[in-house]
Amino acid sequence: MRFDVVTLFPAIFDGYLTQSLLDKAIVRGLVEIQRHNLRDWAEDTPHRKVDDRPFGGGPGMLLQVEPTVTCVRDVDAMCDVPARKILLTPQGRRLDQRLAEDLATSDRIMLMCGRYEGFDQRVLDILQPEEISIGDFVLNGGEVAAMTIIDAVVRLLPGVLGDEQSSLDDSFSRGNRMLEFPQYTRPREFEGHTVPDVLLSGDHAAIAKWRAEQSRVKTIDRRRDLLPENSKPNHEHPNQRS
Ligand SMILES: N#Cc1c(-c2ccc3ccn(Cc4ccc(CN5CCOCC5)cc4)c3c2)n[nH]c1N
Repeated sequence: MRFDVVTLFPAIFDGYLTQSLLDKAIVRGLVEIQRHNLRDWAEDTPHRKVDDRPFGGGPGMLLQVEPTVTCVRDVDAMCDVPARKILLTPQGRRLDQRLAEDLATSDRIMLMCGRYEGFDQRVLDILQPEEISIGDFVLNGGEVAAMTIIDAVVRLLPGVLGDEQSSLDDSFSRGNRMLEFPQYTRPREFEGHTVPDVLLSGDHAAIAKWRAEQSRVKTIDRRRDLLPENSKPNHEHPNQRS
């Protein structure tokens, strides 16, 4: 899979791209991530200006339509595979595991990271991107959200995680809507805190039963909304593919 990230701050991704799981996936050719600095498409040199004040007044600045649309079209054309265009925005469809799994089926994804107060509306009208939000809080730009999407999607790609099963067992994965049971590793005791005996019993049926009960109790306590009887569909965004 190829990701193309359009951003004013490509350097933000430097440390992220060298983290082990992603770095290994890139080295193994499972993932490719290309960054594109929107300022390289600025008409206004030498200031490389790509933002301006909103018509009608209001706070902050907006990213202008001309450099953005030109950039996205040029980036899309850099590779034969057309990119699935995703625009990060607080107003987007909320990212969840189901959407991450859908994104993981794409061969190429372009992540459009805005800054300031976002993009001129005509960017959305012309390019018709899917609009995605990572949650009901306001970030300072789309880059953290882009990294979140890359992180959630890459771990779902075949061959990325050592044990294929581990992503399948994730909470929220593939319809699994229960929180995870408590996990323990060595030592068996620390400051008087011990490991539940059942986990040391070797009785796999009893362990599975205990884990299922622990998941159920934790889910009831913290996330009743995840229980099958309470689940509601995550309404798709108007620009969201079906
Ligand atoms: N994904 C994602 C995001 C983002 C996100 C994504 C992309 C950009 C580009 C710019 N910004 C900053 C910004 C600040 C203020 C405003 C104004 N509005 C805010 C909401 O109330 C109304 C008024 C807009 C944009 C971004 C934020 N935030 N939260 C998510 N889950």
